[in-house]
Amino acid sequence: MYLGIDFGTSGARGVVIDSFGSILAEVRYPFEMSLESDLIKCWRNALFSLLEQLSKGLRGEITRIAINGTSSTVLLCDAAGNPVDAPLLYNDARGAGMREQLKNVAPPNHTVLSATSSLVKLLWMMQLPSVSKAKYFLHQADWLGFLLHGKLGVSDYHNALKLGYDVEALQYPEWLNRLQLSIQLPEVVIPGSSVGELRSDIAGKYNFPKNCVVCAGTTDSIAAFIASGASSTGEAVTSLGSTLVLKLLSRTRVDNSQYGIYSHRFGNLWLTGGASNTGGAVLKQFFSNEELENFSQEIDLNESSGLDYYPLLEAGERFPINDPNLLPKLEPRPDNSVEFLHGLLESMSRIEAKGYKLLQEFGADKLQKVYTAGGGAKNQVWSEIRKRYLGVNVVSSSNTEAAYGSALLAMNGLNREQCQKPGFSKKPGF
Ligand SMILES: Nc1ncnc2c1ncn2[C@@H]1O[C@H](COP(=O)(O)OP(=O)(O)O)[C@@H](O)[C@H]1O
Ligand SMILES: O=C(CO)[C@H](O)[C@H](O)COP(=O)(O)O
Repeated sequence: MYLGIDFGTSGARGVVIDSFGSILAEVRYPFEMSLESDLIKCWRNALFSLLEQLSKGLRGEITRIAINGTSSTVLLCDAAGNPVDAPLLYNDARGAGMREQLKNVAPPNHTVLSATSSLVKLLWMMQLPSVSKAKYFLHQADWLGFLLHGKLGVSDYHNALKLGYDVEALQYPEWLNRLQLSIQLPEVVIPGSSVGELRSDIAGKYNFPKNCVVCAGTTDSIAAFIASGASSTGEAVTSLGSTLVLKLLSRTRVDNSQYGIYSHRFGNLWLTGGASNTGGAVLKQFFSNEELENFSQEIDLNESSGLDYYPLLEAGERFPINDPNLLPKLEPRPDNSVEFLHGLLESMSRIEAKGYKLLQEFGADKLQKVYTAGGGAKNQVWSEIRKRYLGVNVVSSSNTEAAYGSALLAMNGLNREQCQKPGFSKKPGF
């Protein structure tokens, strides 16, 4: 059996599957933390709570584990793996000012030149007093994996993309080496490949098999893509979680940091896309999940809301407008909650459609179909609105949970029909 663990924005989730991909258990740990300083404690508690929530018998059958985190959520650790400061989350733009110095060394429009890239975050963190105690720079999924396998400094080429790792040459580029960073960058391996056995003390305490393997992870939106069942070029997955993340499977790589566009290597295909700061977290600011469910049902789909918002929690957008100073636009706000929600869903749908349009204009394969993942996937009214703006079919994913995708990654690695060009012969790990 295989355990997939998803660390999203609003919580962590675990899914156990058998070798047929059938779900045997699902566990959750909602994040209630209030302060950023609680992040590390929250993540550690969440990870071991998910393990504890699984039955002892089921834990005894799990042979491989994979973890996805939120992309470009990063932290500095000391030689023992203890974080030396608070992590920076995926949409933290405090490193934006480091782009000027990077422009002199990184290729034009490289994804590291985005205001929220892992590399600008690292350069910003190198200025902190705590850096003197730091030895490793890790992504969230790397550090969570370390808690289980005990190996520090190992990442995957999905999480390492925004650090500047060259996912075609499968090495750090020369221009990055020239930065002469005094911190150890993680060794980068194939997502889903074996990193090491589960620590013996953890295997003993939780009754996991002694040879249970912890794999290299991925990011939450790629795990959601794997979960969706999308497999042909032109098929896409929109993650409607706290944020709005687009992934369009393409034969062509597309990168342009001016618009927040980047491509993840997916076997020998590319997941072209971008991540917007709009999404469910903005909806959550105004509506409970129950209100979202009930008010959505009252939306009259025969009428447009006539409202044009740019829904953001605070200033700053990553894609399809890459501007750390872009202000939210949430006025005029109607007194009627259903009308307000209608305007928000239409506006987010326009942003999604603009994102896919940009990807295709820059050379990605023509959009054929959109699967949906995340908390918003259950909203059929939103799907109907999105379909009108996207102009293609919007279908439900075979599974909308990123944790299911990570479980599939643990089971199959990336050697799946999803990530091979038609006629491509299967090669071990790529
Ligand atoms: N019926 C709904 N319609 C639209 N959005 C919803 C609905 N129910 C929940 N959501 C949104 O889903 C989001 C959580 O989705 P999830 O995939 O768990 O996010 P994440 O993984 O980013 O934490 C919340 O921000 C919430 O607003
Ligand atoms: O916004 C996010 C939070 O859920 C995503 O984690 C992230 O930005 C998506 O990045 P990637 O395309 O590298 O998976």
